[in-house]
Amino acid sequence: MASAARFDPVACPRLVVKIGSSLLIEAGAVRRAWLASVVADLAARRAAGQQIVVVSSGAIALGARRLGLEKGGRASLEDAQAAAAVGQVALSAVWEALLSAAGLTMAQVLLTLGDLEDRRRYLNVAATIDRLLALGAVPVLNENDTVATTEIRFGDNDRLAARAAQAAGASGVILLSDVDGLYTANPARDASASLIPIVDRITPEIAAMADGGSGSGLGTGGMAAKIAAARIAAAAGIPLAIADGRIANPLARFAATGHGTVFVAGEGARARKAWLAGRLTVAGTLTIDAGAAAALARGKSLLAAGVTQVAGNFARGDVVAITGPDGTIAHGLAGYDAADADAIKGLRGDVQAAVLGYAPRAAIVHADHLVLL
Ligand SMILES: Nc1ncnc2c1ncn2[C@@H]1O[C@H](COP(=O)(O)OP(=O)(O)O)[C@@H](O)[C@H]1O
Ligand SMILES: N[C@@H](CCC(=O)OP(=O)(O)O)C(=O)O
Repeated sequence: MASAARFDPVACPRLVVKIGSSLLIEAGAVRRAWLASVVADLAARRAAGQQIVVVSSGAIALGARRLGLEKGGRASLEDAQAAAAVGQVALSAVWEALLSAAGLTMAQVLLTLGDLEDRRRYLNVAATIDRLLALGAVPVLNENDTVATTEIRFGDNDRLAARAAQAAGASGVILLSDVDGLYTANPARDASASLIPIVDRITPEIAAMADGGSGSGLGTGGMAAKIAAARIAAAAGIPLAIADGRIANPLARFAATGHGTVFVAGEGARARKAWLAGRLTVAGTLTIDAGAAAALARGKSLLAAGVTQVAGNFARGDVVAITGPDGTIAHGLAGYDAADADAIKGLRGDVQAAVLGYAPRAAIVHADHLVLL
């Protein structure tokens, strides 16, 4: 099959596998027999020398049942946080039992958005995952929902999986889902929708195919979150697949048939640029004129002369969004803090020193620290 040829989950040395709540949980309990079949797949991949990172949802749904919370624990943020605290223990216990029965050592890694957005913490997470894999453990990741607050949470594990894949230096991501791939429209509502095996580029038409939230009501992000994850992965040069998780041994099946949707990777961006492109939060925004936008498109640095507006309270080195007349076109590391950037906006280099009181830097965002989105 074409998709298998483009993304071979068997050949990929380091793979991230994400499992959604709707697959894992049924009537408030883990679908243990099914999960055992996934673990058998993971053990087979490990025996063949592949390193695996798991991203497992399910804490909120599991905890909600134990606490007797309505709406699967998603009625309020407080409920979700309490449910996650209770459910994560149960979730880990099941993973630990099944992985150890298969001769594998489980490592629990709970992450917040901030852990992957701050470069120093991101590098720390990367080093920890790397070490765990080198030691032969299977990292099982989830969002640390109990402490993550609305503004600083992923909310869906699809994007967490894509960001974690970057941090882990993975060469592929498989999102196991309650659907076998991306369809031209939500197949739950439109019987004539057809599966798209390969997505070369996430165009606005592709993005518009995702409809509504989670199909099952247990999950969070629905198809839109998976497309957002594919976008992050592609920018990092990592192919991402959505594959059918409703069947037993879903990884072995996907490896054998390639049935699903594969989002092929963009050109391999360098690690720093990939990290920049994948940032979900920024500390501020530089609005630029059409001339500067054209220069950026040609790979040039952003000069203060092209900046028309500075928003946010960022420090030098923070990630800022760069917005042209047609919307946000780039992310970059600010060469100045917000106050100095604001002071020199619109000014040519030769007059900046008088305003700043020190010799100006070559650019407000240097091309090496800038990535076009
Ligand atoms: N274009 C589409 N193609 C496939 N599924 C779609 C599409 N648009 C919306 N969906 C819905 O997204 C659901 C998958 O998201 P979700 O239930 O959150 O999965 P998971 O729990 O595996 O993360 C599908 O069951 C389907 O109802
Ligand atoms: N972190 C949450 C899951 C969030 C999530 O993405 O759920 P899903 O859409 O089912 O993959 C939990 O453990 O319940």
